[in-house]
Amino acid sequence: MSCLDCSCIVRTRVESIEPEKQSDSSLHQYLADEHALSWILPSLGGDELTHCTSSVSHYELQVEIGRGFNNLTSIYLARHTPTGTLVAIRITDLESCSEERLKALQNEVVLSHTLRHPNIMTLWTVFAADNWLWVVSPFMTYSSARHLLRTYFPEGMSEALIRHLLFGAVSGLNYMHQNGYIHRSIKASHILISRDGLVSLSGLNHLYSLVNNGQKSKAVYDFPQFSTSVLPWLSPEILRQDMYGYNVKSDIYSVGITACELANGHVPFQDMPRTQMLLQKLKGPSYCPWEINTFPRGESRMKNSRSGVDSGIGESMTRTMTSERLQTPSRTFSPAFYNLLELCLQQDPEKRPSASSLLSHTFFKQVKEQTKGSLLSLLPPAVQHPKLQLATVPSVAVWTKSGCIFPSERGMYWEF
Ligand SMILES: Nc1ncnc2c1ncn2[C@@H]1O[C@H](COP(=O)(O)OP(=O)(O)OP(=O)(O)O)[C@@H](O)[C@H]1O
Repeated sequence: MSCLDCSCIVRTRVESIEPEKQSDSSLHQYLADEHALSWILPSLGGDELTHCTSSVSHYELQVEIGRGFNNLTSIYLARHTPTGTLVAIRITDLESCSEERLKALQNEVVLSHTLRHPNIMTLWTVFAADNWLWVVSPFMTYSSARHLLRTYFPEGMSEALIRHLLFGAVSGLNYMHQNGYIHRSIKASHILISRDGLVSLSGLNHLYSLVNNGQKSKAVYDFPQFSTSVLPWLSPEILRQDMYGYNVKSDIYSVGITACELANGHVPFQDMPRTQMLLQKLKGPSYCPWEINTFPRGESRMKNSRSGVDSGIGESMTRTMTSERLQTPSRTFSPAFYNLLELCLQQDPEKRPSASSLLSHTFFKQVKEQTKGSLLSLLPPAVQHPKLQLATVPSVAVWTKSGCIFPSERGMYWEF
């Protein structure tokens, strides 16, 4: 039974988040705080608004493609039935959110509508249905870089693929920094790839605006309750929480850690006790993050290439598939890649390059000469044709008045 067949949907109360339509519930009041949401719908404008309506009954949930926000949010592939458009919907149970998490959600919804850039994830529409917040955005066919790692590159990606992904992510980040925002949650699961090979940065719920009341702060002292899962990517200055605070350069550190994650298949510090991780990060350049806790067999795959030639492309061509996963042979990485890592992971934030100068780094030279499609050509054939599988995705979730009945299986992830 599709969710549209369920009679209770018809009775589901769907609320726009325009202030005048807010319910009296404290959650909704919270979301409407400080006139924050009053301008969201008007600002959506254009095609997106007419395409994606704010009604639960217009969406048919297909399959859960991810979970986030400490499991409070489920991300669904869904069909917008009036237009047939495939969309991604993040559904969050507001009742289960702490004050801090509600603030983060509000932050994401409000701030993300001020950002317009091809490399930043767009929100098409946002509305509340009972105590559930629905955030509708474009469906990114290749999901996240984290998904690609988990499914196809458990031992890490080729340098060429990393180059494309990071270039898109840093381009979006550069736009954010120039507009006075710190992302604070750069990692592979927040780098999404569209059907056309366009890379978009998501994960905007920790976004912080440096501009308040017309004044731009030089340093930030806001230390939210970051979920423990994001700690490995955070800069030492964020973790230190001292009087010096942090600034946009903390994102550059996270870019360095994300580069290690993409290269190794695992984020450095992944299973390390938190105190030890902090100590390691504070120790500074005497450690090599790409060698920490990423290779259970005690051996790093990242080897420096003397020739400096990027072997990524050639090797990705010669890889063989074992079931779905790719056996990645031991690879070399170019000096340019190592140099990028070293620059980003410097202990002193001021010494780290800005996002804009990072885009001019030699590591990214080749990507500028290539087209959008070049990213797709670096993905294995099995990943390149997700359209074929899209037709066979069953509807698995049903929206009811009391809430969403999520699939019981945690493992119901979208596999290409
Ligand atoms: N628009 C989208 N299209 C396709 N897949 C998506 C989309 N948004 C999210 N996903 C998938 O859902 C996963 C979880 O997304 P989310 O942004 O919640 O990241 P997270 O890092 O797991 O959680 P958190 O943001 O709480 O740290 C992503 O890694 C991605 O695989």
